[in-house]
Amino acid sequence: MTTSTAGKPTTVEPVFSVEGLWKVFGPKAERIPGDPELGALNAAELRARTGCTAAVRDVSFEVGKGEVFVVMGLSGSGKSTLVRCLTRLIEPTAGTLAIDGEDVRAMDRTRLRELRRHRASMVFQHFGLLPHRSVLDNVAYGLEIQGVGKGERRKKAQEVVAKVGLEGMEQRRPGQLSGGQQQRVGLARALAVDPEVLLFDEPFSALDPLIRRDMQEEVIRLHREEGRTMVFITHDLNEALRLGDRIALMRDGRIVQLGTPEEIVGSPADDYVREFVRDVPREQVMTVRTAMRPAGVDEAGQGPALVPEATVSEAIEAVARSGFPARVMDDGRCVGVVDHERLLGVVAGTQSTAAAETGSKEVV
Ligand SMILES: Nc1ncnc2c1ncn2[C@@H]1O[C@H](COP(=O)(O)OP(=O)(O)OP(=O)(O)O)[C@@H](O)[C@H]1O
Repeated sequence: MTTSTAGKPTTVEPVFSVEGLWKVFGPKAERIPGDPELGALNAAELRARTGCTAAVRDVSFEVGKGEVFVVMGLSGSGKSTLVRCLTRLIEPTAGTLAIDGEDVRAMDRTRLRELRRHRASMVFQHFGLLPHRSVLDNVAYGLEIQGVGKGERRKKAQEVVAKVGLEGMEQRRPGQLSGGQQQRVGLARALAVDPEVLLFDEPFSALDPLIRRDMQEEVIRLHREEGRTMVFITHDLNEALRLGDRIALMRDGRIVQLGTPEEIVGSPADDYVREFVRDVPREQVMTVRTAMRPAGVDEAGQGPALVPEATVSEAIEAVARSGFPARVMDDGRCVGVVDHERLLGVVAGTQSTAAAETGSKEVV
């Protein structure tokens, strides 16, 4: 798979490969994906004509190994249905779906159970904790289901409890914990089985803003330390921008844009996305790699040096401090320059981005 994270094309093995996926709820749902006329109707028309809801419509994407892939959209856009289809907690109506090249739709019950218990663990919004069990036993629960012996699962649970910052609380019951701590238990339980992929279904939306931010930091830290693949559902744009390597923005069951935060904010695919990202402080998301222009002959040797991943906001500070345009340095080479005009253009939203200019944006 080729992505353009931070503008740099990289080739990554896909964990999930999804092609032409549909989930339709309602009577005779199977006829809808194959019928272009019905498939083209909007949600209200489709419901009126057929009594069906197309929660996921002809969606295709890949999740790369080690990637944080965010599925974002307003309530009812199909996020939960899509992510539940990945492990067939909800049965897809049509399309192909593979994990590490293995056909998920062809899996029998045993293989599916294996997939959900070992390979793709889900962290839910409502924690799903067992109220009469201690923190440690809740964390060990997934291992217990796997048939891991008591000594080993306690040892592993203890390790993961420490990893998510709950040391000293092992013997408490979930009811004796705050919302944020309960969510950490949920996270620890998912981590304990050492899955290849963590699936998060709006895990932090019930938490108050400060604790939510704490948990986001926790996810970023865990990802940095372990590089585990994550699929993260949220309806919160700021959360998506903070966490996502790439974001799939959904509307009415379709992915309207799939790209890096910078691509989504810098080159919205249509008016819907543009409206969605309108209030985002662009300078905090856009990097100098996309804002720069070629260096003039006498510019390559002076001015502050920035890495290509530096944000426009950092560049503004550097340029203001030095009074010179900043040089964008990659491997010791000046690859471009950002001056006042370019930087202000990004802030004002009038600066087209490299993503738009080179067409590297990935739109589905
Ligand atoms: N079991 C079901 N039967 C019928 N319709 C369903 C079912 N589950 C979901 N839907 C419909 O499918 C659409 C997508 O729902 P889904 O829960 O996937 O959206 P979402 O983006 O996750 O929303 P939220 O953010 O509110 O959780 C909605 O119109 C919803 O009403």
